[in-house]
Amino acid sequence: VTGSGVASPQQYDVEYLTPISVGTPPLVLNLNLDTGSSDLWVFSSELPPSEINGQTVYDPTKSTSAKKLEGATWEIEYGDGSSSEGDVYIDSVAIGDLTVTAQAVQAAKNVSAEFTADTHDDGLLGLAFNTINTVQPTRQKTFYDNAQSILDAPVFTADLKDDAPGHYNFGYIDSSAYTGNISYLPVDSSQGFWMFTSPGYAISKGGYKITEMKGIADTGTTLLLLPTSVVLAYYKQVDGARYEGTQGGYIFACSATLPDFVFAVGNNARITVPGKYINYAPTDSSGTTCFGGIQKDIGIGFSIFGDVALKAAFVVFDGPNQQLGWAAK
Ligand SMILES: O=C(CN1CCCCC1)Nc1ccc2c(c1)OCO2
Repeated sequence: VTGSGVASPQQYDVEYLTPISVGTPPLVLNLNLDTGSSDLWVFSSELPPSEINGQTVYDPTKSTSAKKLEGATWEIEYGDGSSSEGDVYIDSVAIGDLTVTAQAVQAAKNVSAEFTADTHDDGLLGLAFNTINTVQPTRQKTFYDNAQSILDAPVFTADLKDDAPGHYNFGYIDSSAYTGNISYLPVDSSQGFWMFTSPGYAISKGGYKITEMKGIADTGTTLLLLPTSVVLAYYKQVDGARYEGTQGGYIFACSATLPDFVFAVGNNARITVPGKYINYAPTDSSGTTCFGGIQKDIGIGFSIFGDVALKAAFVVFDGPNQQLGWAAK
């Protein structure tokens, strides 16, 4: 079996939403497929109305296939400080033609203001490793893990695009979606993430710099968060760029020319992030000053290859073989 879902960018490619069907009759929810977490949670009828602002809600009492997982609860806090919590139902979940009949669907009873404000996002579908699922007393499996036994191939791929719809595919590799070869790297899943090490980088005009960047492939994070030394080297090449504490990062004139950022995948493959992707968004309505798509990874403990980097590549996530494949496109 295989499945495919469209990944539609929200404004400024801040996140990508994919239609997923949940329950019987199928309710279509637009979820943020997040390779940086492992909970599948949805806005639900159990939320206080004040925390719902346009989202579609899952009502388990209206799904004939929903079964409450008695005694199970969950609570998650993300790196950006947002959070949600609730209880758990087992129900059917489908992405395209791929259906998992007994998927843990975590129904939200509370969500933080960031989620209430994100009116088009009906929840998250985690695609990291089961070890960081937050359901207690018994952690639950991800959609990808549950699908393993029926997938044609034990992989899923992310093909995110700049201001255009892309795809998440499950169970196959679409050879028309990338150019050249796919270079595979070993994954360190010990922290539950799709963690890999890039041996070096180059900045447009500059030469190749050997410096290990240990990071995670995280579709749920918007920006490319890198070691301070790399970020300093990058913005040294952007006239007028500066760190602005009140904005929480590097800013520059929206008219600035931004160099490409190239990161190594293994010793002889390269992914080029076009400078255009690193002019992330204006900091105010005047559109004079813009916020950088590359920022520091300070305090996280590793780098985060978020959407700014991922949309420059075709990425293969292979759990059983603990590897990540990267190709240009
Ligand atoms: O929190 C996230 C991604 N998260 C995915 C689920 C929705 C809410 C945003 N990324 C993130 C991860 C680490 C961070 C960070 C942001 O800011 C500083 O450190």
